[in-house]
Amino acid sequence: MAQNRQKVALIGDGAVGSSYAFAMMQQGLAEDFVIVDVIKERTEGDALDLEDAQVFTAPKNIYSGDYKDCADADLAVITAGAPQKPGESRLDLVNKNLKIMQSIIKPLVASGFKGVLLVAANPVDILTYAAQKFSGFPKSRVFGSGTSLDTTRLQVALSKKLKVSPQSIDAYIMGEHGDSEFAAYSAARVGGESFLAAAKRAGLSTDDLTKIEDDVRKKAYEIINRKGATFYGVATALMRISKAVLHDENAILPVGAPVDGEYGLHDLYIGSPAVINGAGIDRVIEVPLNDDEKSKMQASAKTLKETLENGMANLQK
Ligand SMILES: NC(=O)C1=CN([C@@H]2O[C@H](COP(=O)(O)OP(=O)(O)OC[C@H]3O[C@@H](n4cnc5c(N)ncnc54)[C@H](O)[C@@H]3O)[C@@H](O)[C@H]2O)C=CC1
Ligand SMILES: CC(=O)C(=O)O
Repeated sequence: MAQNRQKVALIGDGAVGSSYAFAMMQQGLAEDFVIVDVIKERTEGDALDLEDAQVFTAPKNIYSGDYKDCADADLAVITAGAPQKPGESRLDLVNKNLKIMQSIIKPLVASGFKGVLLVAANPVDILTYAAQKFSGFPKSRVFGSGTSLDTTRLQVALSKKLKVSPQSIDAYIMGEHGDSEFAAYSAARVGGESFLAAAKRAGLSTDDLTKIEDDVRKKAYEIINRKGATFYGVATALMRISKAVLHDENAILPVGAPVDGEYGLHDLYIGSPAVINGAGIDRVIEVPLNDDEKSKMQASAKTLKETLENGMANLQK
């Protein structure tokens, strides 16, 4: 096999996983792509279906496999886990998805996997922390999708108001990927200008900005209430993060990052921009927050710590 082939292992071939595989296919990313799931027929069917797409994108060896096939993967992406039902929060999934994560990490580590581990299953900040602890991998090699999807939701919402493209808006949703997340408006910028100045000129009031932040926070619920699940948004965010790893980009992206002193927080994964390259997280970027945003970050971290402690304790029972 030719050198410099890149391999991705996808663990969890449900709505999010299969959409991610399709997004990776569309971008021609990773020459080898193995799909693992407890439902073998699903991975076999998806591999057969997805290989038909390569004629119009790029040749790819896409197949249904097992944990032993993860050994030589550059990147493993975990999307296995129960999704929210209408009315459930992400944090409600913690007990069942921690068990699933434990059952995945053991054979993944046993395979000899040495790549970067990206977690998307919810509650993603808790499951990313657990994946790192269960695996014993360095924190730099394990991170989560964090607030990547929420940040795209904010960029999309603001782009409609400011009439500039979403990628031209440099603004982050930070904290928990969940109900305690917040928009770091004070540090946001548009075309080099302070976002708050641009927003004021566009006629957006403080109440308007609070409503946008709230709508972003609730968007997953709106989608789940209508179609039962969300998957295209996160799949595309995962593709973008994967590209930064596979192309060793040193890209600054919002992810679920391991904090070690940043924001005064320790021993936690939480949504923040970080520098992403082929080795995983190179460093966390500490966004300069105002006092109100600082307290939202602390509140979000408190929620995550409490859920984490309870979840880990329940796992021992
Ligand atoms: N981080 C984010 O921004 C987002 C995260 N999610 C989360 O992603 C996860 C997956 O969501 P969906 O794909 O919609 O769910 P789904 O139910 O469609 O798929 C889950 C898949 O995981 C598999 N699975 C379960 N246990 C497994 C195990 N032990 N080993 C291997 N595979 C296993 C199932 O067979 C199924 O194929 C959920 O936790 C959901 O909340 C969903 C959307 C956004
Ligand atoms: C389900 C989920 O986490 C989201 O769409 O944000």
